[in-house]
Amino acid sequence: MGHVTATILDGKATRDEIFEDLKVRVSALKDKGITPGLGTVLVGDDPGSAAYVRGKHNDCAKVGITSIRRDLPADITQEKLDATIDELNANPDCTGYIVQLPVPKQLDENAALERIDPDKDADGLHPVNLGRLVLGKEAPLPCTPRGILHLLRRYEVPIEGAHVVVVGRGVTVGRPIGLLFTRRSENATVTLCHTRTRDLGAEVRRADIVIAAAGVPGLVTADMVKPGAAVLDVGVSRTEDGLRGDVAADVAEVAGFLSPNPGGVGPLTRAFLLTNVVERAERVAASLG
Ligand SMILES: NC(=O)C1=CN([C@@H]2O[C@H](COP(=O)(O)OP(=O)(O)OC[C@H]3O[C@@H](n4cnc5c(N)ncnc54)[C@H](OP(=O)(O)O)[C@@H]3O)[C@@H](O)[C@H]2O)C=CC1
Ligand SMILES: Nc1nc(=O)c2c([nH]1)NC[C@@H]1CN(c3ccc(C(=O)N[C@@H](CCC(=O)O)C(=O)O)cc3)C=[N+]21
Ligand SMILES: [Mg+2]
Repeated sequence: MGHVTATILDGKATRDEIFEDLKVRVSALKDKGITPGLGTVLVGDDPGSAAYVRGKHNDCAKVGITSIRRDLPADITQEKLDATIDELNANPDCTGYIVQLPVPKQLDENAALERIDPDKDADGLHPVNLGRLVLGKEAPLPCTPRGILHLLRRYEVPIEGAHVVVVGRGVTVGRPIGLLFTRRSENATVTLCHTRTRDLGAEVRRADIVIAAAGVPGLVTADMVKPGAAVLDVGVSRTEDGLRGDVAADVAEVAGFLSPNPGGVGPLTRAFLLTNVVERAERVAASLG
């Protein structure tokens, strides 16, 4: 590989800073008699999904959040999944929770997401919370988009007035990051690209900030990147050579800032999942006076 010019946006170091802050806040909540709890619902035995869920519970242990695991067999019925969601909605130990995606084909993913109590939606992906984001009302924010914004601010990458090109319009990353970047608090100009985009290279070349969230290994190549641009590699693919991001290695020779994969946005996705849980616990504590 050639000469790396990009400043690396270090997701692990930034995650550690967030965890230090969360530890203090969790300990203050415990002093008031409130212990935040994160629930996970994992359906089936996909090794990748199981590893993500394990990672989330390891993170909980680091900051003092209680872990609540609901692991269900792959062949479960919708009724059983619904019953698990209802139980977590009612469970006072569970401050917030997620249903790990994807779920097996016989299950209705959107029906499951809609059944989550919007106040307990740690992913920020419930339709009510996405609606609140559109309307500019306070709500739990989607974790990966929040992680992306935090990383850019942490390294002082200019956002106001910047042209952001997002590759992907998926519900977890591309669509909500467009909503965040165009808020009056961010003021970026956003282009969302997808499989029907006529000339992806031409779009990406105009970008000051590139968010690669398609899940296609090496999709964003050095020739598509404006020298000095910030490039964030978010997409993940499982290939024969292991996990691969969406950004080709030689982009590090052209970009001004690079969020690598692994070691970039992934750890922050998990940090903001815990942040959403702590924020809800703080709201509950405030309402108790
Ligand atoms: N690192 C992290 O923390 C996280 C990473 N991820 C990863 O981010 C990626 C995006 O996830 P999600 O938001 O759920 O999106 P989806 O996986 O649901 O959708 C992928 C999007 O990428 C677009 N796309 C696919 N191929 C191309 C291509 N060749 N050119 C242009 N666009 C393309 C699709 O276009 P179309 O709509 O036309 O099909 C679609 O909009 C996934 O790889 C996921 O695993 C997700 C969450 C967290
Ligand atoms: N309801 C739901 N919410 C999600 O947020 C969600 C989901 N389902 N399904 C799958 C995707 C993918 N995703 C990742 C989270 C962390 C890393 C991560 O931490 N990655 C590390 C490497 C792995 C590790 O260190 O364990 C890194 O990038 O450095 C990656 C990917 C969340 N997703
Ligand atoms: Mg998806």
